[in-house]
Amino acid sequence: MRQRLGRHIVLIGMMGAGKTALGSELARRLHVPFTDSDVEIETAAAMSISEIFARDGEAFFRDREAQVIARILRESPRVISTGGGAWMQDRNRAAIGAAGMSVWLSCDLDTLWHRVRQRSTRPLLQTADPKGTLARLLAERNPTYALAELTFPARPGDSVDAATTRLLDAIRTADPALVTETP
Ligand SMILES: Nc1ncnc2c1ncn2[C@@H]1O[C@H](COP(=O)(O)OP(=O)(O)OP(=O)(O)O)[C@@H](O)[C@H]1O
Ligand SMILES: O=C(O)C1=C[C@@H](O)[C@@H](O)[C@H](O)C1
Ligand SMILES: [Mg+2]
Repeated sequence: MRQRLGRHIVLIGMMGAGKTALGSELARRLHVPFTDSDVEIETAAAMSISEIFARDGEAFFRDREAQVIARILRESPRVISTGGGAWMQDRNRAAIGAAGMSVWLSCDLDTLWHRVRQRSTRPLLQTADPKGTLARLLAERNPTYALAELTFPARPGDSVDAATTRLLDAIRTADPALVTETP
């Protein structure tokens, strides 16, 4: 059975919350395309996110990010994973709200830290105290993430598979018309 989405499903949340991991699995199950805004920015620039931050700065990255998200939202309905800071911009929240369901993957600090501590691909965490930086960003951003249409709290011990099953249930419950089945 093919599935059709009435609007995009847009995953938001901190680095390590699982936007890429759950988003790609969700799209696979729904047989719809999956697009990751971080990947799209890197492809368009032919540079990694770290290189873009180092060469052109964060403000430049945020402009590219808004342009890329606006472009993805014009594509057919799909699962979209956004960068961790994307939802902080008013223009992105407005564009996402007009074209999709925003879903906040809410996650506690220790779980996030466990997942991102080995990564060197996230320039905002290249500080003397990366866990402290992550904690500060989380505290600053949580009230804005909470504006999402749907909040999906992480459950400790969940596998990606189990979390995706719960996520799909939560989306269907929040908006029963979002996913329809076509023969
Ligand atoms: N229950 C779970 N939910 C989400 N991710 C999980 C879970 N269990 C394990 N993981 C792992 O945690 C990591 C989550 O990282 P992921 O890259 O998906 O986060 P992200 O939100 O896309 O971060 P970023 O903003 O840095 O791109 C993945 O390696 C994933 O396999
Ligand atoms: O949380 C953030 O601000 C970021 C998260 C990543 O997904 C990337 O978009 C980039 O490293 C910035
Ligand atoms: Mg990601």
